Amino acid sequence: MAPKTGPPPTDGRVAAVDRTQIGLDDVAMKVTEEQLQTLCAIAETAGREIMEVYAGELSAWEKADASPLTEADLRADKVIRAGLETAFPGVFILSEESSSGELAPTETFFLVDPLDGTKEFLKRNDEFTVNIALIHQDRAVASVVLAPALGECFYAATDLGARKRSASGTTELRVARYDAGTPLRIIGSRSHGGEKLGAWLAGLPVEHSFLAAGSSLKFCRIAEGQADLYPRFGPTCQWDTAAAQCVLEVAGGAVTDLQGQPLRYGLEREMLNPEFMAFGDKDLVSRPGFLS
Ligand SMILES: Nc1ncnc2c1ncn2[C@@H]1O[C@H](COP(=O)(O)O)[C@@H](OP(=O)(O)O)[C@H]1O
Ligand SMILES: [Mg+2]
Repeated sequence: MAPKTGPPPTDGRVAAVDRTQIGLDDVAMKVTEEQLQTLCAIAETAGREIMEVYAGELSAWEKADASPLTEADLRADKVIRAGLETAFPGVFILSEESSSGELAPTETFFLVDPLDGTKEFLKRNDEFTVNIALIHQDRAVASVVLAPALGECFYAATDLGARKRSASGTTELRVARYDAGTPLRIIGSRSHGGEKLGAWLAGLPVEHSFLAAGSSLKFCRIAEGQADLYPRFGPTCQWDTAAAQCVLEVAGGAVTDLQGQPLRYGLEREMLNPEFMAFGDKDLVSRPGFLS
């Protein structure tokens, strides 16, 4: 991979919007099936941009926090912003790569990670995702997580259910119940494990297996019953988790901080999430030995 030279062409920021013009309440908390499919279509447009870049020689800039930024992140960000602005005019958008203006508390907004798992993208292991979440009153109420290289699209809305679409069709997502007679299937970061995860796994009171996966796909694997638990001790930001949390919650799971409180979202909040656990079987939340 060749490093990019010079600064990124833009950080994507646009002029602050006139907040009195934002018709936030015009977007109902309950999205329609059509609106949900629109979110999927916007993610798929971004997926096509990403796959065009993926097909060529890959290179990256280094961001201020030392994380990589590629042409694909920026191209995906641009088409997602354009798509959301057309379909949901006036709704504030906060993306990893851009924002609609100054951050101030607002009831309803979009949280976007145009390319989650940029490191996986650069390693060409296909485990990267496009993430779009609609936040209303601190919670992700509708979302899409698209893995363009895998051809898998996970989407959900609180009143519509959680589904996965792939070449083999569309299925309803449902988490698995943890069966104490079998090893607990843990899923964790491929690139951001850390010593704390190793120590926590060593102290886990039950037999377990460990599977590494990149990006927000980890939540989606739990949502489809292929894993039970995702412990995250390394840093993540609000846009990394919101869309996948919605998919997992609607599929019957939970995402909590280490005190057992659900992760919440807001422009007035810290962008860095607390450490968290994503559970398939919600009974595990109160089981001794999982949360500290
Ligand atoms: N030091 C740090 N600060 C904030 N977020 C970090 C971080 N290190 C990793 N992350 C987040 O972890 C994500 C990758 O997680 P994983 O290793 O589970 O795939 C990254 O997503 P991006 O690829 O979108 O930047 C990034 O947002
Ligand atoms: Mg990310």
